[in-house]
Amino acid sequence: MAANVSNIDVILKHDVINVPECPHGPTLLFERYGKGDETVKRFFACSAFRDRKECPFFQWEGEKVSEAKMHLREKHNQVQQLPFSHEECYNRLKKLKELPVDQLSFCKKCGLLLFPEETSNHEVKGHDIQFSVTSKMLNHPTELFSPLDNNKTFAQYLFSKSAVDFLIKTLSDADITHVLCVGTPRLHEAIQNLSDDGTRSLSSLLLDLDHRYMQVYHDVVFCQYNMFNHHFFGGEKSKSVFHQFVKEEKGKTVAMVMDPPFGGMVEALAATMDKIVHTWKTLSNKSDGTQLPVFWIFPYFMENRITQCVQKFSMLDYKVAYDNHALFTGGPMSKKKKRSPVRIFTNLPPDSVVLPLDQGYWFCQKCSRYSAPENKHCELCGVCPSKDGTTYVHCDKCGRCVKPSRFHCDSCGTCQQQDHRCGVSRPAGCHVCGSLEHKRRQCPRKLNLSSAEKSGRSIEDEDAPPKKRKKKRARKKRNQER
Ligand SMILES: C[S@@+](CC[C@H](N)C(=O)[O-])C[C@H]1O[C@@H](n2cnc3c(N)ncnc32)[C@H](O)[C@@H]1O
Ligand SMILES: [Zn+2]
Ligand SMILES: [Zn+2]
Ligand SMILES: [Zn+2]
Ligand SMILES: [Zn+2]
Ligand SMILES: [Zn+2]
Ligand SMILES: [Zn+2]
Repeated sequence: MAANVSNIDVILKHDVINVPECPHGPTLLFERYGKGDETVKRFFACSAFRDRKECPFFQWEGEKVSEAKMHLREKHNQVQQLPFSHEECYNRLKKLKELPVDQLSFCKKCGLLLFPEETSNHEVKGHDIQFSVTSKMLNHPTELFSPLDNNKTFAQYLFSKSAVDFLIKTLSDADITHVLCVGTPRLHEAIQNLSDDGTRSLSSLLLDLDHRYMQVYHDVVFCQYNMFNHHFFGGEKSKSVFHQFVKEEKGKTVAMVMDPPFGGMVEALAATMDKIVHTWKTLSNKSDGTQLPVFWIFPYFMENRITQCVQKFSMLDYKVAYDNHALFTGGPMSKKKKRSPVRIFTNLPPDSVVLPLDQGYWFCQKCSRYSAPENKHCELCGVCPSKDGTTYVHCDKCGRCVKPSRFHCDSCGTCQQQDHRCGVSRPAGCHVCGSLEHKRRQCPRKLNLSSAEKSGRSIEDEDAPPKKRKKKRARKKRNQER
């Protein structure tokens, strides 16, 4: 079930009591509707894994499940877990660290650190083994573990060093002492390694779906976690680690940095963020309207979707660069490398986040925020208008700034792409009633069908880069699925 299938909605508020669980925690309720008609079918599916091959869980709402099927499910759930508990992992690590360096190895295929006597078992199966794992490697697990970047669910794209440095500087400038790293293992790793020189002023807790981290991090600095349903795989013990971490006391200030997979459901992520904020507020007795500083890392073309879900968030111009993404860099464009489309959305006042001046970012007095070098302030619009890293130009007829690739088409009456077909480039209207005024989600007829709150599952947005030809679209989709 792909996240950009536009005829599927996720329903976050419903009155189903017994929500079934898959190996990744409580499933989500989805609604599939047919084009042009009102037939809707509701079903439960995995919140984390969009590929049915990886989590085949599927259950119609109201479906009776046979005992045999339940049994198969339980078996499947067990196979998915690491063969060791978090505690066992940690005990293994202690013993592994006592071994001479050349004795410690790591199976890249299984994602397991191995004792010498365990290695041959993996070798005979032809698994790729890293021998002689040093303590430096253990302190840099995002380098040791092969990034699961060809996996749609994990979409492990790791920050470049400059992005990590920028985040750490920003957090320190904001006087943060505790960083909740949600799906940001490289940031967590950098913070953990700060402690070595004794000048550490930052602590961090990593919440991530990837269980390989249980082998290198103790259960007070890592919880296996699903950010689409706020599920802690380690149960109550793990939850209390999280509670302890977010509870503010004198001299302690918490912030959250989240870098979810691209194709993820914004509404589910926003609901998770609300739960985290609520926990922080309640445990820290915050009743004065202070906000938990949040940095949500996502592509610029999701701006409308994010700001619809979370008020008071603004998008910074900073381009977040990744090490292992073939296309996205933070620097200048080349034929192969594109500027990163990934930005930071935050509830901190934009003028308080200083973007690197040595990379050409500058402070716009009029907008009272830092802008990218190519983002020129438009006096007519009264803003620095660029979103996508190009210099926008003002169209007098439209009365607004547009991407430089657009031209004003008099038949359409708006600025369009060069190869557009007049009159057909507007996105399709509502699937339920056909109106161009609203999308299916806001359709008054649909809202009458059920009182449950529905949210869209489509990942596309108006500001998304243009889709031209089919081939190009398929290529872009592959590159953007992180
Ligand atoms: C785009 S990567 C971000 C990594 C980050 N840029 C870094 O370098 O630290 C997405 C991260 O989220 C994790 N992840 C994927 N699905 C998740 C889920 N459902 N819940 C929690 N973490 C998840 C992945 O394992 C990965 O670490
Ligand atoms: Zn699942
Ligand atoms: Zn193996
Ligand atoms: Zn400006
Ligand atoms: Zn303008
Ligand atoms: Zn125009
Ligand atoms: Zn036209």
